[in-house]
Amino acid sequence: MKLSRMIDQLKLKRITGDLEIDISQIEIDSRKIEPGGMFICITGFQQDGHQYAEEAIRNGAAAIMAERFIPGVPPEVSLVIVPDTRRALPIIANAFYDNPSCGLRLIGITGTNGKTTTAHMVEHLLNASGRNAGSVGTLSMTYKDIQEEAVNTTPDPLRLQKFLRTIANAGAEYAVVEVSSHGLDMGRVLGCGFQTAAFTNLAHDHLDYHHHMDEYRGSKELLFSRLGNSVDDMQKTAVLNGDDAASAYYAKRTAAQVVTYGLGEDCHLRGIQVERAEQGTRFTIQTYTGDQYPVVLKVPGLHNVYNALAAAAICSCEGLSWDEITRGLQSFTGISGRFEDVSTGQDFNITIDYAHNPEGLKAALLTARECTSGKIICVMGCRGERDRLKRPVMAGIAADLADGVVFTSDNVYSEQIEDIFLDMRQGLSEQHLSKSEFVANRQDAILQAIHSANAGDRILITGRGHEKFLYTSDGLQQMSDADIVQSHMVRV
Ligand SMILES: CC(=O)N[C@H]1[C@@H](OP(=O)(O)OP(=O)(O)OC[C@H]2O[C@@H](n3ccc(=O)[nH]c3=O)[C@H](O)[C@@H]2O)O[C@H](CO)[C@@H](O)[C@@H]1O[C@H](C)C(=O)N[C@@H](C)C(=O)N[C@H](CCC(=O)O)C(=O)O
Ligand SMILES: Nc1ncnc2c1ncn2[C@@H]1O[C@H](COP(=O)(O)OP(=O)(O)OP(=O)(O)O)[C@@H](O)[C@H]1O
Repeated sequence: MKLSRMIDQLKLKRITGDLEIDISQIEIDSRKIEPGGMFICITGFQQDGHQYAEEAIRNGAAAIMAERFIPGVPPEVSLVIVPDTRRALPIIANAFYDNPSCGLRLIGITGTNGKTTTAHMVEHLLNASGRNAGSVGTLSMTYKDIQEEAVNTTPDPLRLQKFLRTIANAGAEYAVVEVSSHGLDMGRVLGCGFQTAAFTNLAHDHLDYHHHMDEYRGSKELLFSRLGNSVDDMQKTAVLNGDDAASAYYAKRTAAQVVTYGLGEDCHLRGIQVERAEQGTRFTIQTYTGDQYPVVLKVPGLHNVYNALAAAAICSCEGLSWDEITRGLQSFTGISGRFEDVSTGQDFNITIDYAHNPEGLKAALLTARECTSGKIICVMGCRGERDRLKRPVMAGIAADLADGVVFTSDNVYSEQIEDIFLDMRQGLSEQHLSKSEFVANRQDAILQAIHSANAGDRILITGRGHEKFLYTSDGLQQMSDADIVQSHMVRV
């Protein structure tokens, strides 16, 4: 594509060099630049991409986009200077991949918890009813047999727009995209035209990045404030959790039509008669006209009733019939690492769960209590280099709701586990400490919990869910919680 066409939509720019050169690739990593590509220098959180312009040129870059003049750029390499390359990136990516959102219906899901589960429920409902849907999120980017590894929950605009183009060309009609607050704040989805945007909940997390809950709430607002701003956008819908206080805030800030879901009486789509079923949860969806649709959900926990209601509301807005919605919900069997049973046939259960913030941990422990006749032994840790404030809160929740807790390491990154333990101890009373143990090595912690289990008990291993790597202070180690269990337990 001609450079001139790619940068056409950028308002503020200064250019030196030829505007009519063909650009064969856009890239933000100098190591991946191929001859004829354009390297975009990002001022990162760890490094300044501008220092890699020289390497990109050595690798054959035909153009450089930067935030400031870069000395030594040869005349045959075009230099485009913009005020903020991170903000320019989605516009460029959208142009380069020929506006993939135009050929797809995009559904965006944000919230502290439940994005992945809800997104996969929606994808499942759409595919089960014969629509062609792909998804983008924490687990991967997937459409039929196309699968790409996820680096972030919401990928950078290059990966995102490229994937959307690939699946649009492969016949996808829908893409269900998990939209993280980081993604919104960094403009990763600026090139996406969402038809429907949904909100699950707002709870304590990511205060290392957002500093304050108001700021965190404000970043998610961007998904809704950009919906329905023109006459053409009247069909757009904001699907909001009516039982979460933040929804009123988002409802005020969107021009799209608002549909609420939840258990509360005022919700447009209500979950009523919620009760535990043998394998999951039985409940009835009541629409605003009073129609009722019973559902038996195979995934347990009240939080999953909320996720199912969100998915039902989204799919109803997308035109699925109630028959398609209830059948799809009933055939949904869950996703990797979310309250996943990894038991090996012993007389106690072992479950892994991705809960890594206070609300998620509470949801996982309450669900465990619902499904367990014996004691609950929770294995948990808190991540290094992330929101320190949640450490004592999570430790307190674990010790309040479980019968025993083995505190251990999660991804500690460059921190020392003893420092993380110190933070967690702040949330523990004497009574809590009497049922707690601290075992730094995660594998030892899991095995210790297993050895302490009796018939009917459940070991709930939280924090890492589907993740296959553990980031220790010594580097990356291949280790999944499920593998630890499977490799040490004899299947009976
Ligand atoms: C803090 C943060 O979000 N950082 C994200 C950001 O990295 P960055 O731009 O700061 O990158 P950097 O490492 O400083 O490098 C700057 C630039 O130099 C370039 N570079 C670097 C080295 C080199 O040799 N050559 C080169 O060109 C890099 O490619 C980059 O363009 O942009 C990268 C590309 O888009 C992201 O992968 C990266 O996410 C990191 C891995 C991350 O951990 N992010 C978390 C906080 C995050 O975004 N999480 C949310 C979900 C949270 C949740 O809901 O649980 C998510 O959406 O994933
Ligand atoms: N609606 C919900 N409300 C509260 N907790 C939830 C909800 N849905 C899921 N959880 C809890 O959060 C954990 C993570 O769920 P899920 O992966 O669906 O959320 P997420 O928002 O995608 O998380 P992340 O952004 O961190 O990847 C689950 O394992 C469960 O313990």
